[in-house]
Amino acid sequence: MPSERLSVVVTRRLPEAVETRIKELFDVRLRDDDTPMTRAELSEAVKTADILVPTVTDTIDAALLAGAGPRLKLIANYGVGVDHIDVATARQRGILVSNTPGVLTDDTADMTMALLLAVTRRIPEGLSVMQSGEWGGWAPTALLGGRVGGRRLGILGMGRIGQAVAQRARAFGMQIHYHNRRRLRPEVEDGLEATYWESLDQMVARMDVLSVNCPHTPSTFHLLNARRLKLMKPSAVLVNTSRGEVIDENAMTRMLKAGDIAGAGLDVYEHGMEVSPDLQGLPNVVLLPHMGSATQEGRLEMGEKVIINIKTFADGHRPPDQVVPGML
Ligand SMILES: NC(=O)c1ccc[n+]([C@@H]2O[C@H](COP(=O)([O-])OP(=O)(O)OC[C@H]3O[C@@H](n4cnc5c(N)ncnc54)[C@H](O)[C@@H]3O)[C@@H](O)[C@H]2O)c1
Ligand SMILES: O=C(O)[C@H](O)CO
Repeated sequence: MPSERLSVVVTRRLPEAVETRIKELFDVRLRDDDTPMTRAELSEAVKTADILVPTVTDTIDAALLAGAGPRLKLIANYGVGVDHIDVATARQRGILVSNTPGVLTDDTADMTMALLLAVTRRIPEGLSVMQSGEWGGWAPTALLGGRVGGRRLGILGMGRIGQAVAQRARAFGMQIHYHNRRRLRPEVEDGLEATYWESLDQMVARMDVLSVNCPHTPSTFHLLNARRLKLMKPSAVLVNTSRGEVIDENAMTRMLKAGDIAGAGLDVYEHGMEVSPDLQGLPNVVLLPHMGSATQEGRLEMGEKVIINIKTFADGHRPPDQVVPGML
């Protein structure tokens, strides 16, 4: 299929350089305002486009795909997580799905460390003292956090981002532990000096910090449920830069309020933008608005990946970052 004849619909505003390049290459419909498409707009898009470029804020479910037109052949997601896309239904309908792995790994791992440090060293509390103008000067007992070096970090989901977190945390002197669907190859495990836990329960019970880095899939939904969260040490900290749905957010909030977990650093939430006021009000919690991959460089490289996936498909090949059901 020659690329000039392909009609591409992009659901969100993308960085200007990415939009310019897509415009040069394809017959594209870009979004004017920086809001997610409505369901009606998305339905219209899948009816008319050859290729859809959605983001995490679009729900591409079976009902939407049921109304897709015969032309729709590729969903080239701008982002690595694809839990907002029904990949199995897309496949049944002969629609390929691609994503943007790798280019946001370091940025998301950096943000994971930023949250880990912010919670354990009480950075937001220090910031608010300075912003209040009421700092009384250095004091031996003020705002004491915990030392990061020597602590046990448990990584749930030791893929690209999990391993990048492990590399960073080692440089901070942390001890690396992990639970993953599959154990790493011995040379990779040795390189990270990481200890593998076959039992997630046992790992959760022994960690000082638990970092969630697995995708949201049917098998990871509420993987950290109330029962598992209760296994955590009361002094432990939870960090989530993956997807909110992996943790039972209500159970976590109750435990944070009760002091049964020491703190949490969260970039993602179970109900998307709806963050419970209970969570927002807690002093031992640092909340970010889903900005793990939010660097200028990363967002350009994500755009390049989307373009390569579309271009490769347009040239008659499978997109290099094709996602197939079950691979996550
Ligand atoms: N906060 C952000 O802005 C942001 C940015 C990028 C990615 N993400 C999220 O991070 C996730 C991970 O990205 P990645 O590139 O590291 O993916 P990846 O596929 O490289 O790694 C995920 C790892 O989780 C493991 N896993 C899957 N199911 C599991 C299970 N049931 N139990 C244990 N381990 C399991 C996989 O085996 C894999 O090793 C993405 O799916 C996305 O949701 C968030
Ligand atoms: O999965 C990702 O790439 C980020 O969460 C943004 O979509």
